[in-house]
Amino acid sequence: MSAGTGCTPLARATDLVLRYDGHLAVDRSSLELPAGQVTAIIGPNGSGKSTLLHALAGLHEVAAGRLEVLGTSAARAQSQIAYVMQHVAVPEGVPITVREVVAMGRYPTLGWWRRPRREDRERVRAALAALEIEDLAARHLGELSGGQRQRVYVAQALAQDHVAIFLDEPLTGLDMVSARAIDRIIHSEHEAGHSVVLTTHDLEEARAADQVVLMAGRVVAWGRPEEVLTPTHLTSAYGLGALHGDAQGPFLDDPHAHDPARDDGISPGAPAG
Ligand SMILES: Nc1ncnc2c1ncn2[C@@H]1O[C@H](COP(=O)(O)OP(=O)(O)OP(=O)(O)O)[C@@H](O)[C@H]1O
Repeated sequence: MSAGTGCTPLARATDLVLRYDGHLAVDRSSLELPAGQVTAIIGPNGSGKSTLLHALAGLHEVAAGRLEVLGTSAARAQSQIAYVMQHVAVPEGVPITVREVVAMGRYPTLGWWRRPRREDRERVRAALAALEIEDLAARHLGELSGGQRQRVYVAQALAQDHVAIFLDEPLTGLDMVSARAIDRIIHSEHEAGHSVVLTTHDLEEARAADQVVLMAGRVVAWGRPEEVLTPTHLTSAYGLGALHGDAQGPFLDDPHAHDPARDDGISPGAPAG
């Protein structure tokens, strides 16, 4: 069986609450995400997508409720997760090359002297090749465009030992070529049996995922796309504007959308209450 699959879910949350100091970011939410699948977290701006992803990556403290990742606490699971953040904190002013940034993905497995072994160099080479950025390897990170940098950060994540990869809005603002390169990685990670969790504003991207989590300050619904992306749930998350296509996309004008008359509003994965 490939890594990341099996009975242990990728994540299980029970009445999870996430805060920033006094500010409530995600209200009581429960969900279960199977391992080895692609999960898309979708919702309006400020709905808690990045905060939830951060918490799943063990980088945001749980204010209340329970959160288990890969059968343990999110903090303990952290070393098995490669995380590509929306705003990466790699210092862009210092003259660090693309190869060095990607090689940082190997740091957790290197010894005290951080001397790369042949296997480490091979992993860096393979990650550069997978994102088709070998020609950028000697360039300084600070000289690259936003889309090129995004590919570098995904390559860094790939170079890391991991069973799950988390991507915060990986395709936002990318041209077709960069978007396709990252899309290919999502598929190859899935094929390798790794869990992929990404945040997105794109309904089509969410529909293409195995699992969807719909957010609006809490988890509105979770489960398979056809159970979650219903007119009832989308209206609940985005407001009535979604009906007329003036939210973040003409969701309900989609001929493939469910017939509201057949939608009881209760997804198998919809949280109770
Ligand atoms: N560093 C922070 N300090 C305080 N509040 C924050 C911080 N980051 C996010 N928030 C708040 O937490 C809530 C959830 O934000 P979050 O960034 O998770 O939403 P999001 O769905 O990812 O948004 P977007 O689609 O705009 O990226 C929002 O109300 C936001 O204002």
